[in-house]
Amino acid sequence: MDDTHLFFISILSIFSLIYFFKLLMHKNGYKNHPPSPPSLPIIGHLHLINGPVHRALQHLATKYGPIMALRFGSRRVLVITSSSAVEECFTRNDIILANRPLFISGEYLTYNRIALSAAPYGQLWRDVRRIMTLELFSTARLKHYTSVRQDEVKLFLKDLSKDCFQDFSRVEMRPRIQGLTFNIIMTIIADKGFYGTGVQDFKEASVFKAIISEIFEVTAASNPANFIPALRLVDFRGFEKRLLRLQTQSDKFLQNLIEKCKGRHSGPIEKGNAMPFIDVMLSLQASEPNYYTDDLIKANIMTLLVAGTDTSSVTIEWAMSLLLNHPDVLEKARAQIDEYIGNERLVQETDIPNLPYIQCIINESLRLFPAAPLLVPHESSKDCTIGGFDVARGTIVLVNAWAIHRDPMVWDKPLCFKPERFEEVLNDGYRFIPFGMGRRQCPGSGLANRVIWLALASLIQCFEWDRVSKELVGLSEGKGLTMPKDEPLKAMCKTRQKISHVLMGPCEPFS
Ligand code: HEM
Repeated sequence: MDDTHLFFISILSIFSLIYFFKLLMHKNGYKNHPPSPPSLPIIGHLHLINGPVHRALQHLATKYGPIMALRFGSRRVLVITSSSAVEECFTRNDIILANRPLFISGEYLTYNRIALSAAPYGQLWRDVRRIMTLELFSTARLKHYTSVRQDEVKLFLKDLSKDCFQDFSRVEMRPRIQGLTFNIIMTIIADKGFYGTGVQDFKEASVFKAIISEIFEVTAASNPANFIPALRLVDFRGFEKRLLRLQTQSDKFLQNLIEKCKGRHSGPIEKGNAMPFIDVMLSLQASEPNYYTDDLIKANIMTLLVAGTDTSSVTIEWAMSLLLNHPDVLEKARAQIDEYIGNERLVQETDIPNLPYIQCIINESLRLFPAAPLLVPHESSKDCTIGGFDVARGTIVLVNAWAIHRDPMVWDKPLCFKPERFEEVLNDGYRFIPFGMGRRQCPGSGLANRVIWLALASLIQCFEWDRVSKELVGLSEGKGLTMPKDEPLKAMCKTRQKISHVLMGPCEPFS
């Protein structure tokens, strides 16, 4: 045995001793523990997590109950799999659970936790959340950016139509849908002119898209060093090297974007004037440079791009896949669109209240395939109780939304795709939680719903659809943070002739 081996064995032993000591202290202090499977030394329950995490946790919950304690290496984890426990988490315990755990990827990609999604619950989180809510997600701002969404959707439809104007053609949907959601968010953040017009800018945007995809890949792959700190010393599987490269690359793109926007605007924000998000942040920087630093701006642009693009695009892809497998649902939606709109104009967001079946399809897709199956991890900032069980400070709380959405105790025939279930105006409260609940719930849900609604309604209105073979479209989930489809969606698509004259018209803001 050489010196290096001896060194690592000593380190592991020290960590194990510290861990067991802590566990002993902890067990004495907290009497009413949630049920927990038998665990192994050092790794705890990590060996029980094989395949998609939400599935493994659902399986364990059937045996150990809807409030289950696990240990991932040195970290305590609580898994919630019932709507009543969710309610308790995000009402009575909402503030206590409003923290986020720190993972290694967060150190690199959230500029040390100054991004909204990773920030601890406190003043900085409140300030950034307020700015985002006011400047991006308020009803007034959502309305202001309607034309951005509608123009981008029209470009997307035209581009698709070029490939299937006369006859059915086989089309790859994933890159197109990803491009659509990326363009919408990027335009709202920075103005399209700043990244998408020149060839060079376009290249940079494509490189950045690739970086985001890789970030999803790295953060989705579980890094055991998050739970067994000794593994950090050897950079297990080169995770940190990869994270460092991604950090450097994305920082370069984001800094470049900020530099281009600087000078375009300075001074205080004029009330009622909607500016791209970067300009808002830069004008705040002009008055408080030490608080609204470049890093804070970059961290939050990154958050918006990571949280706001793939989540929406995977949902559109799942919804289209479900519609291809259920042509009766697709026909019903199309008949409603045709009846209400006719053939002389395209659907637009103002039609949302009059075409509620499309929203039912979206809800049903999000129920079966939530883009964040375990929400985003929470962490308790104090000791608390959930369902009568003691939960210690510093426990990671995972809410298995995917399993709750499929719970036969609260959903009738939960595995069936039945958009009609959302037609009855029920209080879906804590059993339908694709956007989370409480203080940390998704601030972008209004924007996401609009983008998904418009894209889906337009695809149904403007094209005939068929599967590429007689077989149903596969619905297994692949690897990735946002639970993408395993197989990227391919479909047979043909422009509907009766709407083609509107589709091919000039690409101007919809009336
Ligand atoms: C289908 C689309 C989307 C889904 C399913 C989704 C889902 C979620 C979920 C489950 C959370 C965590 C809630 C929790 O902690 O309990 C979250 C947080 C967040 N989402 Fe979304 N999201 C979507 C779209 C968007 C969009 C379009 C944006 C912005 C452009 C966005 C921005 C954020 C941000 C910034 C957070 C962090 C909030 C915080 O920690 O305070 N999301 N989202």
